[in-house]
Amino acid sequence: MSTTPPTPSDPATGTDGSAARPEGKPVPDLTLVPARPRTLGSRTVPIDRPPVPASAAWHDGDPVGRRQFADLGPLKLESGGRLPAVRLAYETWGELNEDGTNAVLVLHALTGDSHVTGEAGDGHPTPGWWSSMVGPGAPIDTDRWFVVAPNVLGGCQGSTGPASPGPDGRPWGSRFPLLTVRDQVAAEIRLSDLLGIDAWSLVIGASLGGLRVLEWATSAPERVESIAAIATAAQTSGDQIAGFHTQLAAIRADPRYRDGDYYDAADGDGPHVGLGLARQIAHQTYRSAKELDERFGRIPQGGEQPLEGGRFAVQSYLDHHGDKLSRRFDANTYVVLTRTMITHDLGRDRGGVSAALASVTARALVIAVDSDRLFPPGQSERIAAGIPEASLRTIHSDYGHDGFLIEEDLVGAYVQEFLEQGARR
Ligand SMILES: CC(=O)SCCNC(=O)CCNC(=O)[C@H](O)C(C)(C)COP(=O)(O)OP(=O)(O)OC[C@H]1O[C@@H](n2cnc3c(N)ncnc32)[C@H](O)[C@@H]1OP(=O)(O)O
Ligand SMILES: N[C@@H](CCO)C(=O)O
Repeated sequence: MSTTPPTPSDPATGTDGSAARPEGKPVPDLTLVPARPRTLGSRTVPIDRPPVPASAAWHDGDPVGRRQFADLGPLKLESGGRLPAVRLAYETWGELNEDGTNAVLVLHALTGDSHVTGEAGDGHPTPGWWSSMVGPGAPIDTDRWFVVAPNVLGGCQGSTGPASPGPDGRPWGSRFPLLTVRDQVAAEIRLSDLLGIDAWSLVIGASLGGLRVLEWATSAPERVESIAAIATAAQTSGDQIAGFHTQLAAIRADPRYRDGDYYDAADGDGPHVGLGLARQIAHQTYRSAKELDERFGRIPQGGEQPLEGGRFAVQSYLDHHGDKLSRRFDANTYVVLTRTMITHDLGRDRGGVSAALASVTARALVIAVDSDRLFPPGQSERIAAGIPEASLRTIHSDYGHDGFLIEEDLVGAYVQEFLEQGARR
């Protein structure tokens, strides 16, 4: 039976699953360049995918690229556990001035890494995830600021994580201890000590990076002059925990997960199906319903007939993102980092969230994306209302949570404005 795709509401949308996307709406009080237009092609993801490695984690001996490494010694963890040896991979741009007053710490989200800006290759699996935010003349201008970006503790791009060698030299796997956002920041504080940075002019990050930004401002207020917390929360909600839970269940249900001990599996195969499913569940929350409706609607994927078992374009799009992540990321790291988001509560043992936010002395820029259904704007409003010296900015975008990555121009304009305000004080 032939299918005639319904006409989507966006007249620029093609019928082959490719789509021209809506423009980001301009922010009313700033003159800004709108989000760059992109036309995205359709792609058919083969059902029988070529084999992927058991883990796409970075290992000693792989190309180092721009990474540097800091060995930070043992770390006692909030859960009562202990990591006997912590290493953080990090990258830097610009130069630290003589009095050490121009340092900016950039903290990545769930599947990011230290490679904030620059090309892919030479060991870096992806191009810089905030390339137009950081660099010479960029909002975080590396001619002026010394920028440091670590790969998070528990990560898989050079920092100590579940794919790293445990005390017996074998990968940690299921033995890797439970981490919290506080542990991640404790390691980053050690990195700051090692780099000789007493106080950061700015600590900035979004999503999981934003959770760490808030933790920095609360656990080390004397070392943070200002923060930018983007698309994030002071405490993850029941709805967020529910979404994270199903992602973890998808990974654990993959028989190749082997309870986390898959690195040296005899068949060399890892839980890429489960990881891909987790990414698909997550990716829907990264984008708005409006975008998925207008961009894909009910358009069949090119060459496929849904009434004959084929996919709609949006299904193919999610398949693609799931497949792509499973080729560049480690499933155990996904589990470890997702659990840090599940347990995130800035107010734990601090008299509650309000008391924790009230203790923040840093000047704060809080940015929300109005269509974010993962970290909804109400969570940013709560942060901004609770921090004594905070300003809230809301980006109008159809791209949802991923707006913090896609709307770099809008985020950049607010960050630049915030940095300039700080310099005038
Ligand atoms: C700090 C951090 O968060 S770092 C981590 C950031 N990086 C990521 O999250 C990596 C995953 N990437 C993404 O989520 C997104 O690409 C973003 C957020 C970085 C950018 O978003 P956008 O530019 O809007 O890209 P979009 O989500 O539309 O995806 C484009 C991809 O989907 C593919 N695609 C589009 N339509 C279809 C379709 N119908 N079927 C299959 N694939 C499709 C495109 O070919 C393109 O593939 P490619 O990335 O392999 O070249
Ligand atoms: N695309 C982002 C979303 C999570 O904030 C990531 O993968 O890290």
